[in-house]
Amino acid sequence: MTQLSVNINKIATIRNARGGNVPNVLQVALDCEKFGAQGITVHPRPDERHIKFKDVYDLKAQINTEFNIEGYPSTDFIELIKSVKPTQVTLVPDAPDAITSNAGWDTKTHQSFLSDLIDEFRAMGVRTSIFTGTDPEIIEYAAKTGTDRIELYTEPYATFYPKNKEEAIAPFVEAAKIAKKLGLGINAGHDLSLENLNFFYKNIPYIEEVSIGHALISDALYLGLEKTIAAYKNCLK
Ligand SMILES: CC(=O)[C@@H](O)[C@H](O)COP(=O)(O)O
Ligand SMILES: NCC(=O)COP(=O)(O)O
Repeated sequence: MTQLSVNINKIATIRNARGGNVPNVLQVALDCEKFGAQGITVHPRPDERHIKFKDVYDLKAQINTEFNIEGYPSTDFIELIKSVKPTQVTLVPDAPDAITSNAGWDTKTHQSFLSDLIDEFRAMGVRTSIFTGTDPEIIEYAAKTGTDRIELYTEPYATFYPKNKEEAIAPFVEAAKIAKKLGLGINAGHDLSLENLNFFYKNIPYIEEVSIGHALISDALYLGLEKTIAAYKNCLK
């Protein structure tokens, strides 16, 4: 069964626009859980433009589902993970000034850096995931780091989907087959939406988790959070 983890970065973006506590990020996370989300994802960035490090501690203390923290493994990020010990850490190779995540790791070049981190996080009981593209060699090198999972970076799929969904999904199906053969768990995320999610799921039904934020929170403006979460979960069948 593919789990839905709701990325609540965008809720924090709205809150930060006024400097107060509206909307309340923690309450939204709890409501996402109440409405059926099987996990909460955050991606604290160095400038704290959306999720703040304090949010991460507050969330850890209150949420009951899977807590997935994504980010570039800077010294501050590594310390945060060690102290919070979420269910899962997803390592993303973002430059500090990246507008959003825009590529997976070059796992061949960064194999030893990643392996050391993976060892450290796994030793403290935190599940690990590495954000990757679909290149088979990159996935083979991801497996060599000892990571539990990879997260497939789905922006290229989402962008190409409206033009040709069969061609858009093909490299992801291949990548997932390779990852599965290598014993890796597979997550996916970035720009997944009500439009493209079901086709992704139907082609890779053994995907373990999707993390979705931007489109889901945008849909919630029209449908409300409860109906939106139900609609996304309905795409995972
Ligand atoms: C890792 C990833 O795919 C990102 O989509 C992410 O976590 C979203 O980050 P922003 O909300 O900062 O764009
Ligand atoms: N890992 C992807 C994620 O958490 C959310 O990405 P997006 O849906 O905001 O593009």
